[in-house]
Amino acid sequence: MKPKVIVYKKVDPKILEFVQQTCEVVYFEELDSNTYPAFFQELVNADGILGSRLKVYADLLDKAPQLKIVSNMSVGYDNLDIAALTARGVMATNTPEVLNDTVADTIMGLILASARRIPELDQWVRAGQWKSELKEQWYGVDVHHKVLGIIGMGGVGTTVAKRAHCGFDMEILYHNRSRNMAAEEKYGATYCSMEELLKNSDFVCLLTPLTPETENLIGKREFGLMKKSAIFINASRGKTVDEEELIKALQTGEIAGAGLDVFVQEPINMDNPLLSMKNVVTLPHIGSATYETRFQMAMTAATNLVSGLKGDTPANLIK
Ligand SMILES: NC(=O)C1=CN([C@@H]2O[C@H](COP(=O)(O)OP(=O)(O)OC[C@H]3O[C@@H](n4cnc5c(N)ncnc54)[C@H](OP(=O)(O)O)[C@@H]3O)[C@@H](O)[C@H]2O)C=CC1
Ligand SMILES: O=CC(=O)O
Repeated sequence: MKPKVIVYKKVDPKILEFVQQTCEVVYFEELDSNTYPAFFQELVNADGILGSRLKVYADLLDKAPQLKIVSNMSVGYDNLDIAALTARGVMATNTPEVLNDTVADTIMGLILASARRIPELDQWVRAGQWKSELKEQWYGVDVHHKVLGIIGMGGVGTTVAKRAHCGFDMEILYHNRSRNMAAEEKYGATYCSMEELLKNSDFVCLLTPLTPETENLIGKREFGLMKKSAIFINASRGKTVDEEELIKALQTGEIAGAGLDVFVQEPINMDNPLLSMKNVVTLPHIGSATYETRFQMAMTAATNLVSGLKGDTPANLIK
């Protein structure tokens, strides 16, 4: 008998066909109040699940006694309680590497859009304000030859460093718990303390996973250490930053601007003060959202799922 899996995210039909070769598939394009009851019914005898962002904690695992593998279609896995999964012998996998280039492109987009005020000027042109020669008040700041500080120099961080160093002649500072020799050798990145990075960077880019150690990693003290001209970029997770302190730092001019792909509350509340700030560029958590990369992520997640259910060790097993 084929193992039963639940795919709870919209994926290309080719991904479903691939999984159906070895598994019986129950498919939900998305989970919402309409689909949750059926999802939980199916979960009772599911061997695997594939999707992203569903919180898989002990309470959900109690409802899934047969579960053998949780295949996350994202590189971040802060939605999974790895200790609870391990205690029950359930494998967990993610999708690293395949999204590095696309996410790095998004981050360069945020850096350029914030520094050169692209969304703000786009609105200005559309509003019919372009009536004479551009005045100094609309100038931006350069990106090239500036200092980029990357906190979390892993797969995505290194790919950002490549673009920034090779394409924009930027000087790269980085902070991790351990050294990344490849980034140092290939992109001239300099390892430094968090404090040194914050004091010396023109752009501070946060790219750590969300863990108990990184929750609110950047707060009042850290914004206080940044240059007043610094632009803060966050594409990790909303909760790695104390969002209240970010708002204050932007309101008081402690920092100059921000480019944000992630927020504490997603989708963002419309009364979030960040949405009314002209010096903030916002995106709806679209770091990896291109057709090509989402297909590759889905295929990686499907391959992990099938391989785990066949009794092999999945390529991206989270240890
Ligand atoms: N906005 C989006 O759409 C996307 C968001 N992401 C987010 O970005 C994160 C990073 O992705 P990726 O680069 O692939 O992951 P990696 O695991 O390759 O890199 C994470 C880096 O963070 C560092 N790190 C971890 N903990 C700490 C800490 N406490 N202090 C300082 N550095 C730390 C690690 O180094 P070390 O272990 O040496 O400390 C590592 O270099 C994901 O977990 C996800 O949350 C990723 C893709 C898309
Ligand atoms: O946020 C996206 C991810 O892949 O992690």
